[in-house]
Amino acid sequence: MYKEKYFDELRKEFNDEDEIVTEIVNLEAILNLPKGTEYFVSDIHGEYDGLNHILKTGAGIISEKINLRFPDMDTNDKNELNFIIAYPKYALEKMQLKLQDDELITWYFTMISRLIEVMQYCASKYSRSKVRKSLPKKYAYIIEELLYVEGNPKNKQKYYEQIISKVIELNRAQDLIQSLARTIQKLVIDHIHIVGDVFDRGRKSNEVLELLENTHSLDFQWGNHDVLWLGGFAGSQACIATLFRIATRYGYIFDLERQYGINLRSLFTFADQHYDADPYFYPKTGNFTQKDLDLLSKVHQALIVIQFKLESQIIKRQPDFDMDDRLFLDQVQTGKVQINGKSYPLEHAAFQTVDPEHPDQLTGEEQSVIQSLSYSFRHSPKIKVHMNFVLKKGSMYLIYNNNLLYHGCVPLTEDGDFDSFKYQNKSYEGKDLLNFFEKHIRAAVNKRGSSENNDTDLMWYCWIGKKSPLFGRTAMTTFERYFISDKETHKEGDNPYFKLRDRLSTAYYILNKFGLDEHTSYIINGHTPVKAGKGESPIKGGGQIIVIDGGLSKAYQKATGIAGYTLINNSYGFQIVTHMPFKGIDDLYESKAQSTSLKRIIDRDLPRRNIADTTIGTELKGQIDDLKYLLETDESGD
Ligand SMILES: O=P(O)(O)OC[C@H]1O[C@](O)(COP(=O)(O)O)[C@@H](O)[C@@H]1O
Ligand SMILES: [Mn+2]
Repeated sequence: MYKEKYFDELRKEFNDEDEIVTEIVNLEAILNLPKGTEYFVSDIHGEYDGLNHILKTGAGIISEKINLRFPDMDTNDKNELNFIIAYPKYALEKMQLKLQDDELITWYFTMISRLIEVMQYCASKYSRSKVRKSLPKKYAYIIEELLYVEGNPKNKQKYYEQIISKVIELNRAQDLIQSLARTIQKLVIDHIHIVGDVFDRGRKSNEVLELLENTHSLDFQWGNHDVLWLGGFAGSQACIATLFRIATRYGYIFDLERQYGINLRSLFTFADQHYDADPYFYPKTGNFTQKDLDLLSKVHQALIVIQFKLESQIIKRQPDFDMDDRLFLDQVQTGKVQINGKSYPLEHAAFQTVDPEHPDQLTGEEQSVIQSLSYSFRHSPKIKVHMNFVLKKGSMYLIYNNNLLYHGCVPLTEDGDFDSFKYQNKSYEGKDLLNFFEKHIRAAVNKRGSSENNDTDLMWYCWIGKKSPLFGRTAMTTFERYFISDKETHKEGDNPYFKLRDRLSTAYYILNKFGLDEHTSYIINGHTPVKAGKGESPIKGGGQIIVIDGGLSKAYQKATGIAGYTLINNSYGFQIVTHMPFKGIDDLYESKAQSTSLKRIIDRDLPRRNIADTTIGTELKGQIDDLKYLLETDESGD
């Protein structure tokens, strides 16, 4: 019944049989084109500038295309072309200052011709209709004429030159150069996978979200930090306290106020009244006046205490979380805490709002502070748009083109079996565990309200719990890192997954259990910075697991030694991209660096993959079958 209705609707899209036949021919032709380029990036952590640069340069793909198209071109010219494609406006302004009018005209001519050639090269694997859709409307006709000039080469050259000269004469050269550059940027990456952790630590996650929202084709595997924000949006006060604490620690709480219209007044007034400024709690980054530094130190302490109180409440009402060993507030009055039978003195402790009788209860003022923050956050129109986007595009894991993508891990036991998480007398493991959390995350956001419930508690667990696939560590030692100087206590144990993922058998086991062919599929994993400086490789699991912590987070670049790895998958296979820290456009222009990215090819010798072998290909084949069915059952009788 439903199917018949669908076919009736489909039939209405075509005027006659010929149109259906044409569409089938088109779709079959598309199946035989090389598959589009997928790009994988994770752990962006609010670093808009770094991400924007990567996408503008097509993660190094553009410079590779230039090398292939112009093998004999001078290196400086190649660099110039690469730079113009990434930053056309900036490059044009520089050139206008540098060149005389007549030189400028020659330069425009050369650049437009070169850009068209690069574009031809990039567009060659797409259907004309797909290329047309990517062109800016106002220049679509001209660009198509230039891209597909036909006829005898001599006339062709003349026609071609004439179009470009006319564009220059009409003062449209700059505009056309910018349009060409942007179209090339769009063409080189067909689909983006965000393998988690867009939020926290960096100050521009709102700009990152806006950039992603304007990307033509994208999916998102949630990371622990993304679920922290989704949890806050769904009504978890513990998540709210934590994300604002992190914002204070990294010095961008004022940015959140400005970007999202968050009302910080009650938090600031409360913190100023109850805490003393302690330089230990100054933000790790940012330029502030002394007055602001002192204020932020107080705010930081207030949020830490509110966070721990709210977390203790969850731990007590959710015994299945098995986190009693994280209940420190019961002990703070003694000035010491016990960890694994050892006593540690507390330093920089400021627990004056903790009632010894009821250590996890918020004071009245703390309650209104967190309610006000939570209300502001949940009702910010921009937050709503961003969170709905993250929910809609995202999931706990994704199977795409026969690869398995997830941010953290699939929790394992020491023996390499799936470890289970028990909740309300039921056990979940492996794929079921990831599905279990996804169900509760969607439920929490969909029914979002002002109060906490099991779903929001489970979201908080996803952020911090030892069996959380997004976190995958034995404990988040935030308390120890703030208040205990002995670094031994700061260590966070990894789930056995992280050791076992060095083995091929682990990759095979997980891929198999997710219904994938272990020989041809890969696991793409984010979350843990790869310490390239110390020789760690992003390729694990006997070559079947690729760890691509984008490492964009500046705070972590010291540990990794680079700005991280991202990944490309084109019709020839996977290529790993190594990124150097992005120091801004001026630096790039001055240094004339070839590109900040290098590549290492993983499997060049595989046969070229066509769209027919992809997830989209499977959808297209389904469409072709439906159209064939229409032809077979055509009611018109002709
Ligand atoms: O260095 P910071 O920003 O204080 O955060 C450290 C905390 O962040 C975490 O690394 C989680 O964040 P990631 O998912 O980015 O690793 C915790 O394991 C750790 O306790
Ligand atoms: Mn993470």
